[in-house]
Amino acid sequence: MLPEYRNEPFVDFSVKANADAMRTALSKVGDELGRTYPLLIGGEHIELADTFDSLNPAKPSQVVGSFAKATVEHANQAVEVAATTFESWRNVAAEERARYLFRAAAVMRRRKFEFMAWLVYEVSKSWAEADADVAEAIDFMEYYGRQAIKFGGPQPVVAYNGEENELRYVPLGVTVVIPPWNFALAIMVGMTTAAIAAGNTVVLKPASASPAIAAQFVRLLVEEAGLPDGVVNFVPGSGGAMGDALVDHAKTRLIAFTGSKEIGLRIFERSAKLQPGQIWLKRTILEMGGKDGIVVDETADLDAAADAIVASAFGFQGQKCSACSRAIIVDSVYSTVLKKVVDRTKKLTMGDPTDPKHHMGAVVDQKAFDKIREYIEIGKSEGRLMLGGETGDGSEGYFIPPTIIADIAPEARLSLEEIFGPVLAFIKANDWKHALEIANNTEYGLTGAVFSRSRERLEEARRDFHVGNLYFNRKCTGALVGVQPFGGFNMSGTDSKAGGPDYLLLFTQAKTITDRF
Ligand SMILES: NC(=O)c1ccc[n+]([C@@H]2O[C@H](COP(=O)([O-])OP(=O)(O)OC[C@H]3O[C@@H](n4cnc5c(N)ncnc54)[C@H](O)[C@@H]3O)[C@@H](O)[C@H]2O)c1
Ligand SMILES: N[C@@H](CCC=O)C(=O)O
Repeated sequence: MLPEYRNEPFVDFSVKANADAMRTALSKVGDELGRTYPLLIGGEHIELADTFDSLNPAKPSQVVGSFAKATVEHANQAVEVAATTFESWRNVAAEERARYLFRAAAVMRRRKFEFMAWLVYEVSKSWAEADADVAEAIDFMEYYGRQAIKFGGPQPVVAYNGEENELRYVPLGVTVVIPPWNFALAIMVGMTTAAIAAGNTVVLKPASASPAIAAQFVRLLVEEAGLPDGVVNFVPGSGGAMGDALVDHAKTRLIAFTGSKEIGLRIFERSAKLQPGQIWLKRTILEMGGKDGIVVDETADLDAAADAIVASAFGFQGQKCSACSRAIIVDSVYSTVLKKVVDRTKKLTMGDPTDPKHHMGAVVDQKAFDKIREYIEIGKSEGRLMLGGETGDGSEGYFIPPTIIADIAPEARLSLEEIFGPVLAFIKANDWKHALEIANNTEYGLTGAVFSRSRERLEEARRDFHVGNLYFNRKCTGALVGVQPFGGFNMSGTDSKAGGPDYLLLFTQAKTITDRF
């Protein structure tokens, strides 16, 4: 019997055996860096002369892997193969589809330190952040496998004399999966396996900064979980160069995207345009950026609030869509909270994350490094620099220290624009009402948190703080699969609620069948 779904526990690295296992994995994966990876289309490995490199952000001279660079022709070929494979895969029973996910989850669980090590090298995650990413990936497979079984058979409808009526969820078709690099394993695995579990076939275009971890996962699915050829097709390449072709293809049925607002809107627009030969309206799942705030009022536990702000703002260098990039504090406790946050942040260490003593690694690449530095300069002109702000030139690693800028006005750029780095704006509110108003003043609506001991205010926030994931008296990052289904409002996307009870249905369409006797 299938055991009840449970979240994968986190690794306790203070246990020597676990720390040793992580060191062994880092050494093993370290020996595998720099290899070349082909495309995978219909089970065929395609090597190309044209490649691009994935680099270690903490040591940009270190190549994590070189990847065949798919062209528009490869993108089209992958969609065609996925369309052909769909004709058989869609008839595979839900239980059988789910078993591929359970097997993949079991293999990943056995090799979890190795997967963590890839994340440390490729996107500069600390050990704890890498562990959370791998645990979430395992959770997605366990959760969606069970959802596939749940929705695999006929669903209950109202009885009607003389007829047998049923409603079934049937798969959609070719799903183009376009993940971001930040939850390089979890989000890529979540979108890919939800599509497979629902009976769709996949063309996976990994993020250009994290193709190695995606290649490891595809290999696991195909070589260790035994997924049939063509169910998942792997086409690394430039999103700009071949992403449009995947989205535009007439046989693409669904696009599952997580990434920036800019690219999400582009996909939204392009996918709405009918292509010659296209006979459906393409469906899009678009999970986009955030500008997330933590509100603290004068009744709150200020130490707990400061701990949560630091964890939410600087975990994984602030590169989470859920990260707290705005601390909105009521006037009477503003200076106290600011001091507590600055003092705690000073204790964070930053450096090569292969060393577990570091809380923070590097930001993902030169582009991110340059963009964040620009925002720090903007912040300096908009507010008072309290901590950080100084960076090298990136040649020795894209390190940006945790940066706190106080006295940012609610309408300032630092308050409203997603930076996606370790930069925290402190914003002073006159009182609770004003704080809630500021919390809602961006175009996004992803996560938010409130620290208060006032039940009345928490209830007001429950009703009026307009975000997809709202937390009271805890940090605003770290949603767990099945526990806190994840997704945002407004420009944060289509609120698909990854890891939630309805998510898999987005990868299906419902068919009603009536048999009159
Ligand atoms: N809402 C969420 O659940 C969530 C989760 C994680 C990250 N994010 C957001 O993701 C962003 C960071 O990720 P990113 O830098 O990888 O985002 P991005 O938008 O730059 O890239 C996302 C993906 O889109 C691809 N892409 C680029 N151009 C394309 C095109 N023209 N057509 C198709 N695909 C194209 C990229 O190669 C990548 O795979 C942040 O804005 C963050 O908030 C959101
Ligand atoms: N689901 C993650 C955020 C994903 C985006 O980066 C969290 O809840 O922190």
